[in-house]
Amino acid sequence: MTLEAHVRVARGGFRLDVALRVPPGSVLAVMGPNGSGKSTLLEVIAGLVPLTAGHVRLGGEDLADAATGRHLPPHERGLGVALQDGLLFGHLSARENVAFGPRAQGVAAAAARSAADALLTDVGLAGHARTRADRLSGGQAQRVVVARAVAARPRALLLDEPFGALDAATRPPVRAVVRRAVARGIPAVVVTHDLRDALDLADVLLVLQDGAEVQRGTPAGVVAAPSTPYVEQVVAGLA
Ligand SMILES: Nc1ncnc2c1ncn2[C@@H]1O[C@H](COP(=O)(O)OP(=O)(O)OP(=O)(O)O)[C@@H](O)[C@H]1O
Repeated sequence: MTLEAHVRVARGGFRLDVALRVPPGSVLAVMGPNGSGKSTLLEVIAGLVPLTAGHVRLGGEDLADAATGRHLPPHERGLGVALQDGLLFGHLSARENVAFGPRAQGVAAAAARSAADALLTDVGLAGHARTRADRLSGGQAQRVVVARAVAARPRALLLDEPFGALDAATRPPVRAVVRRAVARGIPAVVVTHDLRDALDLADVLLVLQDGAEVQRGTPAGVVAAPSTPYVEQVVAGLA
């Protein structure tokens, strides 16, 4: 199913106005300086922040539409989310956190547990399935958050800096988990500060500044022809 949105939000003095279309099985990476509106965009799609104008559609269904006042609550959107304040249940184990969504959807306990263990193995945390979430390191917790986001077979993925706390060796397997989930035919929006994530994962890279699009294209195309000093600086950082 395709994720399609025109998001307009006024948040205090900040204005965001962005349109996007993410086909099934593809990844839109979103980059931009601090405060450019990346997290706000994901929060609106997730249903955590209301639209001022515009709409969010998934597979042709309106998740939100400012014109009609429709606003499906976040838990009814069927999305897999890893947002910046997407905390784990600290008193539950890594495995229980990942199995939580599937269990809530009615998956039997044993099946949910073994699927969770497989995902935790994929993100390099086989040895931490029974560790309480509040005893995980930042990078370990972040990997559990990604595993949790994909575990419940979501209709779309929204990931805010999912690899930010990960070291260079840990990133590729976690990116691979995201890639496999997307390959099942869902759209994904991934916010990142690292152009390498976009080059590795994304079909399209959208660059925001001050709440508006300043460049959009294939990641390689953006690298080849950066349109603003910010994008030039990001591209220079690759070297
Ligand atoms: N809860 C809020 N209430 C009011 N304004 C907010 C709120 N959250 C964010 N903003 C404002 O919205 C603007 C965009 O913030 P947002 O977090 O979307 O940016 P971002 O691109 O994700 O930044 P970063 O790279 O720092 O995570 C900022 O000016 C910020 O101050």
